[in-house]
Amino acid sequence: MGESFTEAEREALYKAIFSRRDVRGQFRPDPVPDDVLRRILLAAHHAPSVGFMQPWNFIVVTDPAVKARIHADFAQANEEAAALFEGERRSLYSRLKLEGIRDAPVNLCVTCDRERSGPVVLGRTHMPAMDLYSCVCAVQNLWLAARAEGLGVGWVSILHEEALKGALGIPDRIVPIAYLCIGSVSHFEPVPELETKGWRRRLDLDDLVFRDRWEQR
Ligand SMILES: Cc1cc2c(cc1C)N(C[C@H](O)[C@H](O)[C@H](O)COP(=O)(O)O)c1[nH]c(=O)[nH]c(=O)c1N2
Repeated sequence: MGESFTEAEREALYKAIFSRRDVRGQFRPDPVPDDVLRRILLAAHHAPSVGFMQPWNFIVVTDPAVKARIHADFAQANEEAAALFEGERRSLYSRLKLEGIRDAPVNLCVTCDRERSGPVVLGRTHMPAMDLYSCVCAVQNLWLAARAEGLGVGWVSILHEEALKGALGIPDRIVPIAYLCIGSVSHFEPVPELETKGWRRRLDLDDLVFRDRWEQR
């Protein structure tokens, strides 16, 4: 592989980053080809990980019965979540579509095995959450690779962790990191849906960057 990117390659990378969306409502039913699924999983598997721990597993879910069970838990968790908002905010929340569990042909649970490489992990001793963050890096790699493959991905975290573990037979010591809905889509929205629907806007980058010290600009 060449060491530097051509201009076109660089542009392609930024295109994937800026046009990636969280997809909940635009899934098409056609199956994800095995070779494409394999490529995006391979992209996830090439994520950085603390101490090269590679603490992830990937549970590919296509069984409608399993999806239905997880969707039922979503419905319950989503009601609980809606109740935490008041008035206009609650009715806006209730109108948002926040999952594509049954619509997406593939669901994927990314998990973290915190004991994968023994009790002492290079780089994790003083910051123990680093293995969890490594799995999130894998999710992001997959999300960008999926975008380049023309596949939409939606992250669903409105779930009870124990219910998810029960539905997928995940052992106690394994932590579910992400539950993702994956499939081809009718289109990608140009901006996040939470922005279009008036929930929240993108912050100004300049307000978030400090120099040398917290809040110093
Ligand atoms: C860890 C985590 C967890 C969730 C999300 C994201 C992440 C990173 N997002 C998607 C989130 O709403 C979305 O990323 C932002 O609104 C920004 O939109 P784009 O991803 O740029 O389209 C998300 N979306 C949703 O509809 N239901 C959900 O449960 C979640 N959960």
